[in-house]
Amino acid sequence: MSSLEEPLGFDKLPSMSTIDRVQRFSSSACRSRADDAAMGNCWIEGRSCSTSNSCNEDYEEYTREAFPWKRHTRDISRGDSFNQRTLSLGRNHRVFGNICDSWYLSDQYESKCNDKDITNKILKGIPKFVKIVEVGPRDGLQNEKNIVSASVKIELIHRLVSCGLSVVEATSFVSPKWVPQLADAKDVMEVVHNLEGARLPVLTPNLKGFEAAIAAGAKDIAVFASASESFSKSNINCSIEESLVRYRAVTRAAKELSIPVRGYVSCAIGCPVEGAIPPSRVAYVAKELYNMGCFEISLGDTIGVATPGTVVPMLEAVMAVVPVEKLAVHFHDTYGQSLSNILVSLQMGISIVDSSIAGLGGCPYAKGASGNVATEDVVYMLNGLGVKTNVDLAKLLMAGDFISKHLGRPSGSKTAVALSQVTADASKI
Ligand SMILES: CC(C)(COP(=O)([O-])OP(=O)([O-])OC[C@H]1O[C@@H](n2cnc3c(N)ncnc32)[C@H](O)[C@@H]1OP(=O)([O-])[O-])[C@@H](O)C(=O)NCCC(=O)NCCSC(=O)C[C@@](C)(O)CC(=O)[O-]
Repeated sequence: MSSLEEPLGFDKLPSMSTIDRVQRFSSSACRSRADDAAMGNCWIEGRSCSTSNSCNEDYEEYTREAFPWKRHTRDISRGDSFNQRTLSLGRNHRVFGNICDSWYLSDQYESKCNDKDITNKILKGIPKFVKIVEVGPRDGLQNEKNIVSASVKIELIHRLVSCGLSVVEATSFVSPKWVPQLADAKDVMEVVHNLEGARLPVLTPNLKGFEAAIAAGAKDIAVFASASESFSKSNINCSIEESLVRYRAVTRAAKELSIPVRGYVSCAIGCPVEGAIPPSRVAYVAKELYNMGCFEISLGDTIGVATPGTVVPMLEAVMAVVPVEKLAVHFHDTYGQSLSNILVSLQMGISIVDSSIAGLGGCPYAKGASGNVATEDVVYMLNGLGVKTNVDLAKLLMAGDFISKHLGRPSGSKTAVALSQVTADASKI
């Protein structure tokens, strides 16, 4: 049994005016790094201060602005419609450094863009190629009310691979009692494991899951730790430290079989129970995963509360201990901030982005968290920036259409909705 009776939720989120700031941010909240992650001084989200009083005030002020969503309680016991039009829009037709070619810029703005200094300043640091890690079949479908059949999942994986996505996270080998939506992991993996053209990692929470994944043909796995103690307990029923012990065993076993292991850090920005998560704690967990052999670390804003203002200090802290080229960002779009968060991450040198077809997703243990950022929207933005992805947007739209129709609801991708509207309007002419 989980140590939490209920999934973590937004349902009782207080407004900031009701937050008991003294309780939340006095003495214990302004923790030393040693308390947080065995790492000195009174710590404040990427800043330091020397006196506990000023620390409390600063922290209170900072978090009031940056984390208006945080919870103050610590009581955790309670068809083909996308044809010509989308095909032409699917091309990566802009060149990096030449954003002024963009078709939607008016003359008025073009003249300003002639100032190469401004363009370079804004786009400096953005990588020329971004690897997209598609997480729809796993993160996207793990929270669906109606269980999706294995055959639909298999079809979706095939379609996603055919879009040019080089990594498609296929499923999870977790307890079916905890995540019944993915109880068919073995059936799915046995069919797709030899699919060419993409890596198909699967989530494994322990050795049992690892062994089952390998038996089903998995050649890539992922482990998922949390930067929030409360979330770790509700999600995988153990403390952060206990999870790291488990994952060391998994990475050792994987190394013996030359299986690459990706590491996730969930709640990298916030947790619905604990509120803001200190970047130092995210950095600690990321470094532990990296040190045990994870080739890539994905930083998950599990409940979608990040803004560029909180992403920057978190990335700064993690980039100080793990090389930037080994880091991925994983945003949920609860507050509509994902694309801006991705853009600022790219500006900081991140070149791996997780996303989910049609914006599917949500975590069963983070009630109220919305879907991941939609892959279509990420590709559309990257195309606009002239960043290569090798992903075919038109095919992506069809894959999104396939799964959205199957689920019986509109796509969560704004790009998909906009482009289908364009086609529909055009057909009336
Ligand atoms: C970790 C456990 C298994 C611990 O679950 P537990 O109940 O503490 O485990 P246990 O060791 O006491 O075992 C209980 C039962 O589960 C079985 N079991 C044990 N392990 C497995 C396994 N691997 N596969 C299948 N079955 C398993 C085990 O055999 C036993 O079966 P029983 O004897 O009762 O019949 C459980 O809590 C679990 O499966 N949790 C997974 C939850 C999950 O998948 N959450 C969503 C992940 S999303 C996420 O973390 C965020 C991320 C990555 O997307 C990034 C982001 O969005 O930010």
